[in-house]
Formats: sequence, C-alpha cells, structure tokens
Amino acid sequence: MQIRIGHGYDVHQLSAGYALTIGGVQIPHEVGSMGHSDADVLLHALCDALLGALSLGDIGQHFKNTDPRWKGMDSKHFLREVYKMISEKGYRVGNVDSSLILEAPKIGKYIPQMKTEIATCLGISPEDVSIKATTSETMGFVGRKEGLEAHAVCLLYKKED
Ligand SMILES: Nc1ccn([C@@H]2O[C@H](COP(=O)(O)O)[C@@H](O)[C@H]2O)c(=O)n1
Ligand SMILES: C[C@@]1(CO)OP(=O)(O)OP(=O)(O)OC[C@H]1O
Repeated sequence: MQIRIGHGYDVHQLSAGYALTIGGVQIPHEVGSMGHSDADVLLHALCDALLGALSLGDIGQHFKNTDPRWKGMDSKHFLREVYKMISEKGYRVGNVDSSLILEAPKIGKYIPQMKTEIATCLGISPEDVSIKATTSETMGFVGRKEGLEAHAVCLLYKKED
C-alpha cells in the first residue's frame, strides 16, 4: 500500500454583491466570497490538498483565474476534475480533514450538507470528510470580517499493483 498526505490553504475576500458558497453549499449572508470562480474557499483548499499529495501543483496552475471558462464556475467542477487526476494515477481518497476560519455567519448547521457534497465528488463516505469551524476571535482580517480562510489535509492511498 502506498500512502500520501497533502495540505491545502485558501483565502478569499468577503464583499457585498457576491454569494457565499462554502463546501458546495450556498449560505444566506449579507456578504459573499469574492473571486473569479464561485470562490469556494473550502473546495479550493481541498483541491490543493489533493494535488499536493501527488505533487501535481496547485489549483491555479490547472484552472487559471484568467480563463473565461471558470468565471463564476461551481468549484465542485474543480474538485471532480482533481479527483479524476488522482484516480488516473491509481489513488483513492482515504479521508480529508479541514478547518474553516470565518467570523460570521455560524456555519455548523450547513456542515452535514457540505460533507455530503464533498464526499460525492470524491467517491467516499461523508464520515470520511471532517469539517471544523472557528472564528478569529475578532482579530486580524478574518476577525474584521474582511475575508475567510480554509485549511485542508487529505490522505490518499494506492494498493500495490
Ligand atoms: N463561523 C463559525 C465559527 C465557529 N463556529 C462554531 O462555533 C464554535 C466556537 O467558535 P470559536 O471561534 O468561538 O471557538 C466552533 O467550535 C464552531 O463549532 C461556527 O459554526 N461557525
Ligand atoms: C479557482 C480559480 C479559477 O477560477 O479562481 P478563484 O475563484 O479566483 O480562486 P483562487 O483560490 O483565488 O484561485 C484558484 C483559481 O484557479
């Protein structure tokens, strides 16, 4: 059995006039996540964790933020494409763990749906997807509600040929 770990991080500004999509779920809120795509900070961090596990670069190298095809794109598309890349190399996802850092809104009630969305993209059970949330206790850009961050780690495995 070959085992690989990966880590990913992403950050987006929060601004009026944008939707707030996190973990593939639209969350009603007065400000949303700003970016070229739907700016789903959690899915972008997860893509980077999966790519990082196999040293395949980062999300921006595969899906350029100047490419009109990705304007407003649902980030589940990126996660599915990244999953295809790792599958083609013979790897499967063992589990993923993640942390969201945002001051508001409280997102606990959306976590089960986020887990299901992510698990479906990655061909695993929602029990193998962990999502945690914390505020920044009013400190820094997250504390001032100017942005939100996500960290993700994953474990990939490949049975011997
Ligand atoms: N946007 C958030 C932030 C936090 N939570 C939940 O609240 C708990 C307390 O957060 P602290 O930052 O005050 O430690 C945390 O453990 C999360 O469960 C949340 O749902 N949404
Ligand atoms: C997803 C991409 C591509 O549209 O754009 P953004 O939504 O701007 O997100 P970011 O995490 O800044 O960069 C990754 C890009 O590949």
